[in-house]
Amino acid sequence: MSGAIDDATSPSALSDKSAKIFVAGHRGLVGSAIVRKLQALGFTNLVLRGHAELDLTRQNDVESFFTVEKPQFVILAAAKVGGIHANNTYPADFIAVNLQIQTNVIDASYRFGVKKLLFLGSSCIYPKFAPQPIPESALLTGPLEPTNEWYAIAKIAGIKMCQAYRIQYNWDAISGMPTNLYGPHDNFHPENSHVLPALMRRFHEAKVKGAKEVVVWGSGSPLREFLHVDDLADGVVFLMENYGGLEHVNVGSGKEVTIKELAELVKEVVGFEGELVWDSSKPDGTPRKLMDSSKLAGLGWTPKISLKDGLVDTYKWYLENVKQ
Ligand SMILES: NC(=O)C1=CN([C@@H]2O[C@H](COP(=O)(O)OP(=O)(O)OC[C@H]3O[C@@H](n4cnc5c(N)ncnc54)[C@H](OP(=O)(O)O)[C@@H]3O)[C@@H](O)[C@H]2O)C=CC1
Ligand SMILES: C[C@H]1O[C@H](OP(=O)(O)OP(=O)(O)OC[C@H]2O[C@@H](n3cnc4c(=O)[nH]c(N)nc43)[C@H](O)[C@@H]2O)[C@@H](O)[C@@H](O)C1=O
Repeated sequence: MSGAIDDATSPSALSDKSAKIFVAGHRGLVGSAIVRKLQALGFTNLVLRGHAELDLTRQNDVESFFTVEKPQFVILAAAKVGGIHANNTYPADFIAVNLQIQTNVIDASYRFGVKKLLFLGSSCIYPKFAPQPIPESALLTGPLEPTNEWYAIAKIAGIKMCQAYRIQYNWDAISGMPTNLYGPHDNFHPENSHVLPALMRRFHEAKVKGAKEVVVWGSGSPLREFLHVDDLADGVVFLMENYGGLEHVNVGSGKEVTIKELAELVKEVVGFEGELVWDSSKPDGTPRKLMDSSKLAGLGWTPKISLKDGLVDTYKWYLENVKQ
């Protein structure tokens, strides 16, 4: 692909601080971090709607919202999201809700004159046994990880929808693929969350109760790459300002740890002094999922927050906002 539709410099970059920006999913982990980042940069005209006010699966409601509000930019961080257990247990919700939200928002954004949209996918779009670190070009080169293929198929459809609208309409829709994220406003549900908030809560509750053991799922051997959500938000705004290409862009930290190493680190940050017990009846998921984020680095963006610092920051937030 060449010319305007694959131009790495966005023709419609965010520059005016009074630009009207709809951040969909602004109460979630990612959306709330993007709002903090935009506000810190001085953007003053954010349009925000909670799930209860605007259900993005409802096409008529989405169209009414765009008719009235006419946002100039859209960052799509609303989705049905969860960890390995939730993905494996609710496949219908993960494919249907995500297809509905993204189809409604992407299509309405184009039809109601949005200048630029950023869609968020996930590193689970890549094949289970993709080459490591995983380049953007690995998309659709092999079978997906079964525990999250329904969610991954929806996310792949979102990338393709952005590409199709760029090709057919020369419309500036881009896609960012974050790696596993964590930070303030994460979901700390005991079963349906991702590993890092799940373990933080379990270790905290065990410490408070004086328990001797904490159960951790799987074998401990899978490798995961973690990125603090404030880094992700910085990367998302960077892409909105600097990227206008056809291909999706990986957003990772470039650092991976085994789940066992992660568990030991969370245990240390929380201050739990008991033992880890591994529950091998729970799935491991993808054995390794390190993304190659050199494309984004080549554009001039790199993350700043180490896993240790990010964990300390997240536990502080947990203590102030979540614990009973
Ligand atoms: N967390 C992670 O590790 C990763 C996340 N991502 C991607 O980042 C994006 C944001 O994820 P994250 O912030 O973690 O998820 P969260 O679950 O924290 O937030 C999702 C947000 O979307 C809202 N939402 C869900 N359904 C609807 C709906 N039908 N109508 C309106 N709003 C809705 C939720 O509102 P409510 O809670 O009220 O339903 C919530 O505010 C997603 O696209 C996800 O795929 C990508 C890689 C990793
Ligand atoms: C971001 C990404 O997140 C999901 O994929 P995942 O990377 O497998 O996510 P996870 O954080 O849930 O698990 C990571 C690893 O950790 C282990 N693990 C140990 N103990 C707990 C535990 O207590 N909870 C969880 N959830 N996992 C645990 C778990 O067994 C697995 O080996 C996708 O479904 C999809 O949503 C997606 O895109």
